[in-house]
Order: sequence, then C-alpha cells, then structure tokens
Amino acid sequence: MGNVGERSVPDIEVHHLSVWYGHTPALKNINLRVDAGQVLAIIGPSGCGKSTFLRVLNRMIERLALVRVEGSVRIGRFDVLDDHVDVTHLRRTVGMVFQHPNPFPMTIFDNVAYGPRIFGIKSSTQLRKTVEDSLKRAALWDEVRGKLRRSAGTLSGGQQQRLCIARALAVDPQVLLLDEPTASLDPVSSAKIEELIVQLKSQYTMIIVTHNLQQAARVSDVVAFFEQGQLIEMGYTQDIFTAPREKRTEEFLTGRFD
Ligand SMILES: Nc1ncnc2c1ncn2[C@@H]1O[C@H](COP(=O)(O)OP(=O)(O)OP(=O)(O)O)[C@@H](O)[C@H]1O
Repeated sequence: MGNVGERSVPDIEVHHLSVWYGHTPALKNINLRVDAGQVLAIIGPSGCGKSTFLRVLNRMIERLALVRVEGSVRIGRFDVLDDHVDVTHLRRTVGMVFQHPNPFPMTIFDNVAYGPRIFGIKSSTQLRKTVEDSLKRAALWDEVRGKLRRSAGTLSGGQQQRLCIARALAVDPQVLLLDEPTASLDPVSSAKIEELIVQLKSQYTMIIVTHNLQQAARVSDVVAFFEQGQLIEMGYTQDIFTAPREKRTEEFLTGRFD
C-alpha cells in the first residue's frame, strides 16, 4: 500500500495468471506489478486479452460460463482469487468504467447515490455531499448542479461517461479499471475524460485499456503490451514509446503489425 495524502492506495501484483475460456487460452502466465498511484495502460491488438485481464481484477470474470483462472492477484490486502475473498468489498475497492456509458435509467442524483445507498448511507445530507463530491471529482458538477433530478439519459454521451466515473468514485474505491472509456466518445468528450484521468492520477491506482496509442502515451506512467494472451513487454511509458525492447512491440507501435 502507498499513502497519497490522507488516502491509502494499493499496489497490484499479478503472478502466473492464466485464463482459459473452455479449452482456449486467453491469458498465458501474466506477471506484472503496478505501483500504488500509478496509471498502467494496456495496449495490444484486438483479442489479445486486455478486457479479460481487467475482468479478473474485480472477479467479473467468474460471471462467465466455462472460465478457468489460475495464478494469483493481490490488490492491497485482497488476495483477489482466493475463494474466501469478500467479492462485494473487493468490487467496492476496485471500481470499473466500461466502453459504453451505462448510466442506470434514473436521475443523475440517484445514479451517483446508488452505491452509497447500497452500502448503507441513509442520511440525506451525507448523500447530497457524497453526490456533490463525486460529481466534482468527475469534473461534471458545474454542468449538472442545477439539474440533478433530471434523467441521466438527458446527458450527452461524454457527460454520461463522466457520470459513470462519478458513480464509480462515489463508493470511494482505491483502484479504477477503465475499459476503453473513450472509445464511443467524440474528440472533445474524450479529451475531457483524459484530463480527468490525469487529475485523478496518484489518488487511485488505475489501469486503462485503450486502442488509442496517443491516449496511452498521454495518460499513463507505465505501459503493458499484450499479444495473443501474453505480456510481451512492460515499462515506463516514455521508454516503451521511444525505445521498446521487443520487436513485436515496435511493430505494433509503428503500425507494421500482422
Ligand atoms: N466470454 C467469452 N467466451 C469465450 N471466449 C471469449 C470470451 N470473451 C473473450 N473471449 C476470447 O478471449 C480472447 C481475449 O478476449 P478479450 O476480450 O480479453 O480481448 P481484448 O484484447 O480485450 O479485445 P478487444 O481489443 O477486441 O476488446 C479472444 O480470443 C476472445 O475471442
């Protein structure tokens, strides 16, 4: 664990992680570490296992049929793959934001208050404060402060994605997993989400999956290149983009990939 200001932020350590869908391997013996407060970007061609990797970290993987997972994953004090881990607590600590904004069909306020209510916050003053703080952290407050009782569906796609980030932040996670969070957004909205990731940096340990290499270069501290379920190379972002060690990484980064 590392301490950033008042917050304690966990490291992530992955050892010998392999995943199979049926008999088909999707991740092969992945070993990596993300330090507390770092942003890791995972890049790689379609189908290389990026989303599978994220799904292991908050145990969403187990919702799928015929999946087998081996190895160990530690996030702070969670032994993630242990049978006895408290999955609800784990998912509260490890928040996730998906490719397509998926607000619940309810008001802006209720979207953000949803998690805190589930976790037992009943006081309306405390709920209002949590909603306001989370919307501020997600850089959405100024745009929605006068219309919290409107349906989340009235927001633009980019605003909806920031709402989903606010909803994830409202339960006070320590880790944020972002699965192509800007893939469905226009360039202006994407830039806002990227700015937000940079602002949130170091307060959370973050992993972002992205197909946008410039985005990976702009927001991350470290980059991991996956190919066909294997971790080919991981290193500091600048090193990976300027002097990758592996030929496959270089070919991918320069678009000479088959
Ligand atoms: N639910 C599933 N059942 C069976 N196979 C799956 C399932 N989900 C993913 N796979 C397979 O596992 C491999 C890794 O998929 P994954 O979605 O993790 O890759 P990805 O790198 O995130 O791809 P993309 O960039 O296209 O989103 C692929 O071959 C995919 O077809």
